[in-house]
Amino acid sequence: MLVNLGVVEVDATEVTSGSANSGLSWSHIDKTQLYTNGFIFNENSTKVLLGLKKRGLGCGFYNGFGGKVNPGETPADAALRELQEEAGISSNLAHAGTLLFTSAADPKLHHIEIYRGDDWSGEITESEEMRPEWFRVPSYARSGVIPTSAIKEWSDVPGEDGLRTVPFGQMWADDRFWFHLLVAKRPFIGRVDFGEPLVKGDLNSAPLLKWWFGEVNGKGADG
Ligand SMILES: Nc1nc2c([nH]c(=O)n2[C@H]2C[C@H](O)[C@@H](COP(=O)(O)OP(=O)(O)OP(=O)(O)O)O2)c(=O)[nH]1
Repeated sequence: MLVNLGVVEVDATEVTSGSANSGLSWSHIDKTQLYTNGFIFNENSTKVLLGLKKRGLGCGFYNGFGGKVNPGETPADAALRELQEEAGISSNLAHAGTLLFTSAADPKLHHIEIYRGDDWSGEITESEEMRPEWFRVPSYARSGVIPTSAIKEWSDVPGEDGLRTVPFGQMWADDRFWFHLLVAKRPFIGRVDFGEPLVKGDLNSAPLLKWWFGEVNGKGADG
């Protein structure tokens, strides 16, 4: 299926799409800023390392480790640098997906190349930007889009393994649409447009206006 995401056309298998207002078109894009985001898993993807963002965009959310791609860097270089800066570790990262998003508060396109690693070296260390924590990947995060019931029923109490399950209610609102593809190593692409923040100046309070995520069989960001 060929789908127009406003800035690119992709040939993908539809996984999920939606709109707060049917018929809504993608918002107009003038500028693009490239970012990375890297998620580290244990050997069989039963655990994922997330960081609590302590400042800036997405402050208060749990996320993979990442940030802006500097001039002259490839996304893969930037992903490794950010992982080192924010969590103190290195990994054999592989490209996992591409996420395009806009927000009414900041209309430039955020183009995020998402990576995953199945190993790491070095000591996982809290940084000024991120507080790392291992989370258990629940079975529902392997089978499809994260159900809203699971988000509502999420418990802050660690299980017998000492871990809490992935806190989708404290992550970017679109992550629940593609996280299962990241876990399953199925390459994906998607776009999401966020609306005006409900709390002025607080990007984290912006509602989802329109989204589309699909599985692709294409190549990663660096070829
Ligand atoms: N999982 C997920 N991550 C997102 C979304 N939107 C979004 O910007 N991110 C990521 C991309 C980046 O990794 C991070 C924002 O980057 P940042 O706040 O660290 O960027 P920054 O300008 O501080 O850059 P830097 O100083 O770290 O280079 O949030 C989203 O919808 N889902």
